[in-house]
Amino acid sequence: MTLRFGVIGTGAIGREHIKRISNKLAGGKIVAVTDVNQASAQDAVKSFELDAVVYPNDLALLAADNVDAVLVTSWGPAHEASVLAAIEAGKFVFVEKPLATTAEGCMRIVEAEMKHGKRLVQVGFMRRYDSGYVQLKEAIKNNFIGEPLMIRAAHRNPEVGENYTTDMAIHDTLIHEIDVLHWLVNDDYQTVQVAYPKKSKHAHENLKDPQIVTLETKGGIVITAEINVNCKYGYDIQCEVIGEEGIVSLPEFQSISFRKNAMFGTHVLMDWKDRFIDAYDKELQDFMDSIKKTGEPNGPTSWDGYIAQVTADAAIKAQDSGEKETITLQEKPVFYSKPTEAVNA
Ligand SMILES: NC(=O)c1ccc[n+]([C@@H]2O[C@H](COP(=O)([O-])OP(=O)(O)OC[C@H]3O[C@@H](n4cnc5c(N)ncnc54)[C@H](O)[C@@H]3O)[C@@H](O)[C@H]2O)c1
Ligand SMILES: O[C@H]1[C@H](O)[C@@H](O)[C@H](O)[C@@H](O)[C@H]1O
Repeated sequence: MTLRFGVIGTGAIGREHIKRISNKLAGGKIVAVTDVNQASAQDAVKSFELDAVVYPNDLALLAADNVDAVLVTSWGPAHEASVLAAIEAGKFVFVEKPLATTAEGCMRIVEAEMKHGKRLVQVGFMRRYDSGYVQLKEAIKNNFIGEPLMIRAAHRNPEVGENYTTDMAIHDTLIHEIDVLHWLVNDDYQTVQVAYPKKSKHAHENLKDPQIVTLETKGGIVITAEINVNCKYGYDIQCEVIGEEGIVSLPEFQSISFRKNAMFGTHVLMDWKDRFIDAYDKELQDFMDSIKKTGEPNGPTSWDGYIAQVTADAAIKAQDSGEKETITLQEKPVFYSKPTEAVNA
């Protein structure tokens, strides 16, 4: 069975996913596309030689009988409406982060999905599929470093545009660490605080960059995460888990080493698209495979999207207050507690 996809949003990541579903992965086909910029949707069909219909909007696309699943790859503020409409239409949804831009919006999706009665939604938290993070999780689970005590993480982008605002450091960038780090140590967040080191001369006038976010978990683990989105030298993701018996670190992206001009070195990637390319492939392959096998997606859930958004909201509050803010989650519904496979365990 081929899963027939409609794509809502044919920008950067929408196109990446169209390419991988059409040319690389097994079991999916793009049959419909839409974008508020219709020229972009038409261009995507032409560029990737898709046998797909261009629809005027998400609702028209969702009404098409031959669409089994949608990729929601539009701008964050548009996600909630498309995801709710897809659930209403009983279609599977792969939605890029954020699930919705508010915790209330995420909860509306959670409630709609529970009302539907089975899982339809997977959130694009692809780091859970990255082999480096999977190895870290295995090591922690197998007690290789004893009890984890601290995590040091860094999320560095080479540069950002003028439209990137201080709060985006949390809800657009740190959101990946917010999701993957509590998953890594199987713990819940309790508090968050944000500090601002000396500002980088590369940050535009209204942007506070870099930032240091400190998260504490209920189990007492202290996480410090650096967000540094004008670091210039590359796209660099770091994670070190310090345990009672040792330390485990995220492997560097594999690249040749070189000896040249009196230097010994290796390359650093410049683009997020390359850094997690295998994880993007795996998350979408898993989405298709698990729907075929079990009738439901298997990866990060709407509840994971809700946890990330509540945490991001508290962190944004902490950006303004300078105080330690509390992270308060509602109780996890049984619907999202049933055991799934490794990625979600
Ligand atoms: N998982 C990741 O690592 C990752 C990486 C990049 C982007 N993202 C997320 O993916 C989403 C898209 O990011 P991008 O970089 O591709 O942005 P983009 O601006 O390149 O593309 C977004 C596209 O959506 C279209 N759009 C906006 N509102 C729409 C609507 N209501 N209906 C249909 N189309 C609409 C825009 O016209 C644009 O073509 C964002 O939520 C972003 O946070 C995730
Ligand atoms: O800061 C960027 C992250 O490093 C990427 O992984 C994407 O999520 C992108 O949307 C963010 O702007």
